[in-house]
Amino acid sequence: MTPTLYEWAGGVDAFRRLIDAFYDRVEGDELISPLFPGGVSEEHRAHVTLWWAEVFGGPPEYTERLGGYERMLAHHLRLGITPEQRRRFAETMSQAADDAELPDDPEFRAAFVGYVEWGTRLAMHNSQEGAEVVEQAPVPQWGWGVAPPYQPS
Ligand code: HEM
Repeated sequence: MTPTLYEWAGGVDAFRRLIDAFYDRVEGDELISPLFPGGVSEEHRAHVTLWWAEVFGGPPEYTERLGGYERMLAHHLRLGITPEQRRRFAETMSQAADDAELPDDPEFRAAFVGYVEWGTRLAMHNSQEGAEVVEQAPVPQWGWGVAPPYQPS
């Protein structure tokens, strides 16, 4: 059976490494750090790890313990994310995936950056003053798309 992206990445520990590597970079980034005055807290890192793990096929803890999509949405409203900040966020995620030594096969990385492009564009849209937003939705479930890993039978 095809593994989930969560399993392929290495489970929750791999996502925690990713998120730590990402926010360590964010804290030193002149474009994005102003959105996190005082740095990125342990709580924020832990919550965002659970979001990413759930999206990629891990346990639905962000939904069950933290409030799901509606909570994530509330955190982005009125942040006023600029296109430059969005692009930097997406580039930094790719760098963090290398830092955290996530699998670097083309199939995994294509699915990964696909989610990053999609998610950051939605976050930017939702963060604008007066934006029309989808107020309720499930946490998205991301998959391999058109290129699951080749597994000889
Ligand atoms: C794939 C795209 C993204 C995902 C999956 C994501 C995920 C999340 C989640 C789950 C939270 C809430 C954490 C909690 O429950 O405590 C959050 C908060 C936040 N996000 Fe994002 N985010 C994305 C894109 C962005 C972008 C592009 C920016 C800005 C450049 C951004 C800036 C923030 C900030 C500043 C907060 C904290 C706001 C606060 O403390 O009230 N996010 N994000």
